[in-house]
Amino acid sequence: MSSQRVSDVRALLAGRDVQVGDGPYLERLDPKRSVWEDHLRAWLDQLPRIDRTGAFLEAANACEAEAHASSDSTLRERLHHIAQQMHRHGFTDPLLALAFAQIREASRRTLGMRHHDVQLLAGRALMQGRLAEMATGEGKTLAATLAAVTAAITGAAVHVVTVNDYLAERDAEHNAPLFAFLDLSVGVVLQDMDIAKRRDAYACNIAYVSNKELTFDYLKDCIALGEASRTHQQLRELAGGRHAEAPILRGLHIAIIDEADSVLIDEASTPLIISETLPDDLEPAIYTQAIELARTLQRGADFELGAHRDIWLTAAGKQRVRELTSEHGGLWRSALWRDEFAQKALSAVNCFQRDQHYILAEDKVQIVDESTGRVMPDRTWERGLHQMIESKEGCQITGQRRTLAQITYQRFFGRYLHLCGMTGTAQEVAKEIKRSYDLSVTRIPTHRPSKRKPLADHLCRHDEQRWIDVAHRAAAMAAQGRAVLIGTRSVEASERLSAELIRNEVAHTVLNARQDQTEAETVAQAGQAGRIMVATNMAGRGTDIKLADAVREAGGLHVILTEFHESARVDRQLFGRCARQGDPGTTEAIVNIDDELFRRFAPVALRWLLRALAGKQQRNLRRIVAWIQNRAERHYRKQRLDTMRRDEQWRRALGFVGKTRK
Ligand SMILES: Nc1ncnc2c1ncn2[C@@H]1O[C@H](COP(=O)(O)OP(=O)(O)OP(=O)(O)O)[C@@H](O)[C@H]1O
Repeated sequence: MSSQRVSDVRALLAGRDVQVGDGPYLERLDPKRSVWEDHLRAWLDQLPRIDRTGAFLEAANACEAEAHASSDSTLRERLHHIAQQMHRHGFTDPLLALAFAQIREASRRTLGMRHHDVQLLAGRALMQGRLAEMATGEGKTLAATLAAVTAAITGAAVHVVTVNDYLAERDAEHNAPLFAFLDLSVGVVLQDMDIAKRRDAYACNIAYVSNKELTFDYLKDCIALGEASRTHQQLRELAGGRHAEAPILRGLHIAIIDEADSVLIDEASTPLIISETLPDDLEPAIYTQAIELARTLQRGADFELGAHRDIWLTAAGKQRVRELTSEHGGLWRSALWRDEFAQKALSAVNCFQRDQHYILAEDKVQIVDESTGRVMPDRTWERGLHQMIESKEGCQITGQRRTLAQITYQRFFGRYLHLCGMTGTAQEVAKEIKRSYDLSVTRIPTHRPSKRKPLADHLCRHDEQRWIDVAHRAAAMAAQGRAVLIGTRSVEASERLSAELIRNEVAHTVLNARQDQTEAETVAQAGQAGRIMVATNMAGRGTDIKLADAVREAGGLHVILTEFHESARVDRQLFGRCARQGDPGTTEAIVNIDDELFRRFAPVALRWLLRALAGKQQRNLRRIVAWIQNRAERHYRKQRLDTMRRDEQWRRALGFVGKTRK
């Protein structure tokens, strides 16, 4: 944590107001800052620090016996006293060790779980404002309680941020007895809650919330505060008017981000936008005409489709569009509009597929977030694309949307006084996280050595073959008394595989954006002997499959990956569902040579090599894939940097025309 942030947190703990700005974020964006400087900082960051972890653990363990012998009320009183010391001295090692010993004991009494030493190290890293890299299944949920309680007893508003509502609710419920024991209130913010309930949840000492809900609530506050400026409110109050409603959040003090690489990196490539629907002044017929037109255009002759979903009309294509729309009149007469409509319609038809990028629910187009596999009900695509897709699917056309407020995660999380996080997969993005959020990564050792065993992978020549092989393999594993988890990349793929399993009369359950109501129940059953669960990325992160003893003895959970992702981290998260907390488990990939990753990011020569390797068991496939994923990760990193730069340009431009940007 920078010295500025340390003093900010101290000031906060002492009850003083602190100025919250954009932190070092803008400085880090400075284009003049050289790449070498970044490398140097990252290198310096990795230099072995004076290792005080041993002494820290010794101190915490030394206090354990005393904590164990103390009454419930003594534990509480001691924590209260430690909080007062922290107000004066900050989160120093001796105070943290003492606090953690009490929390560990409280957890043992209430949850029946004693924090492992490595979890104490993770808690310490969090309180130092760092990102703790703990392998999957090592118990981040419990480790986070150390930091959450320590921060909360000092009076700070603690936000434990997770990637979705299911995890927010699950973790809050799981840890609630511990917080209640320590007289700390806990709230959870969920998508369908109204403003009053949200405000109540944030008013608690500790609030569990997904990154999206949290950021949108912050934007809502920004809009409300912008509309009723402080002086305006004061004038109203003096005139005896109604008090303006209190903000939803009670401050951006401390955020503990679980699955931090997903939140801070993967989801950071698009800004979060709050918008309002405008009455669409375009005739719905225009969208229908554009979609009809797009369906008649030929790829190669009329338009080109790039590797990264970019689409453009050729000269011949523009001419053809002109001819085909000559009788439509209206906006079709303008070359600019005509090409814009055609291009949007081509994207809608060729780049966005139902059950992959979106689903139809209640006759509405609902976007599916590929990295989490979940529906994003209130999200829409921008600049007419959403309406084009609605028209393509024969849904009612909704109005276009106008942006009211927007923010990137880089800017939002940069506003916290104390930011920290946890993840199982940070290595590849450690430099980027340091650069964008000033967070350094601390690697935490595992509690017990991992027993995860990768089996040989299989590269199929055809899509059809992949599903046949996966179904056979899953059935064979289930017959051995193992539990099987199969990860697919889209709703469509999960249903395609489910059909194959049904054809083979293999019992299984499906978890995807269309069948998400029974998520907790499905996951709870998934660790039983002979169970097969087919899931999208919904089961990729955070999901904890509890194994039956018989399954553990038969070899644990077997994970089958059916398509590699662009990000190796997402694959590792899926594999990380097995072999947790010292359990056994195996992983394997059964993929197709025409998968998106290979098509988009493998050079031609490598695709030839893959073709030659297809059809046989592969021991080295994951190495080749790692190289391709590295290329993909570079591409997306560049995209994220562009987003940050554009966001900054937009902010400056609005400042220039006299508007304030939230
Ligand atoms: N100290 C502990 N003692 C006993 N069990 C524990 C302890 N810590 C965690 N566990 C158990 O380990 C399992 C994994 O925990 P958890 O889901 O929090 O791991 P995780 O690190 O968050 O995993 P992922 O990276 O997949 O999100 C859970 O069943 C949890 O109850």
